[in-house]
Amino acid sequence: MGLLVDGQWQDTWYDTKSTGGRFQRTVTSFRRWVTPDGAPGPDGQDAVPAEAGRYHLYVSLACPWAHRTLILRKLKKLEGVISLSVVDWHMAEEGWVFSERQGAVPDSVNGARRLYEVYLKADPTYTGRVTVPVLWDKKEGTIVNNESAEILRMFNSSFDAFGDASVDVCPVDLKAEIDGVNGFVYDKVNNGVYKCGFATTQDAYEDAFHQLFGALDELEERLGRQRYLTGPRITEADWRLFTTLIRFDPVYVGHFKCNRKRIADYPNLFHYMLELYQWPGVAETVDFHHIKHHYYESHGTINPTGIVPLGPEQDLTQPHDRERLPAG
Ligand SMILES: N[C@@H](CCC(=O)N[C@@H](CS)C(=O)NCC(=O)O)C(=O)O
Repeated sequence: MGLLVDGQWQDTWYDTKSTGGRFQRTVTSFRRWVTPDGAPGPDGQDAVPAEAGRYHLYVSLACPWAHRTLILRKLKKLEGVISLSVVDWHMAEEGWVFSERQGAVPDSVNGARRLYEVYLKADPTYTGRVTVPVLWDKKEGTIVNNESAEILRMFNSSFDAFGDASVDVCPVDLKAEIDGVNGFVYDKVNNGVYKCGFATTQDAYEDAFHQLFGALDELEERLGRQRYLTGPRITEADWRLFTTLIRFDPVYVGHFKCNRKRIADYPNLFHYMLELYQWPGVAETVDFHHIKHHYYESHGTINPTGIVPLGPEQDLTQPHDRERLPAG
């Protein structure tokens, strides 16, 4: 685990001293956009045009943020359009690295051994964390964007000339509601589990813990009334919640001490998670070996022995009961 400072790699753990033991996620730095024709992005961002074969996605199968982009790439049938590299699950002194191990896919574009080399190609004096996902532009030889929320939006609407235009997980009429749900879920759940796990004071942990489970209680209640987070139609908001839910019982309950309840103890959240897991193509994007080994072996300050728990036993192919709620 480390970061780049003026282009130099430094092996350091997150600094929580200056924030009273609280984990704060840093702001992402590459924020250009891909649009269908290269016109500026939704907020006027500098953009490059969508083309088949031009872009490359770097992900980790362990990472919930990268996982969202992998799901959208799959749902939009962009696998032949946007090429892929998958880092090794073990993130150690050199950060994310490439390997030939099970599930990993080496860097066919830049031939990098470590992900930070890709960041340095884009900016030789880069200062900041070296995170996944990364969307790389092969034509300009640089990083377009490394913010998963934005990559999701680009995959949803910029590549329709090449992918499945009939899939739209962020329809205009639901966008305001999706953004609202995303804000809540991001702060309290997606990032909430990290705030629990990376807290270095009891107060910081307890705050995050109460907010996380308060939010899960609310989501449980909402999913008792409606099939998906924004109503009868599945949207981006659901896929963003899913990548945290699927990691919850195998990892966050134990490793991040998110243990008031398991997802399996929330009937609506659990069945909702099953439905999303069973959605065509999605199970193929879930790799529990990468997920479990990454967290338990990469965070030496949290789990110094590196022992990876064998449980829980879970059957994610069992029937779900979500057909009882209207969809469409
Ligand atoms: N805001 C980023 C966050 C991505 C992120 O934090 N990824 C983690 C993996 S789960 C990472 O690469 N961490 C490496 C580090 O912080 O050094 C996004 O959503 O794209």
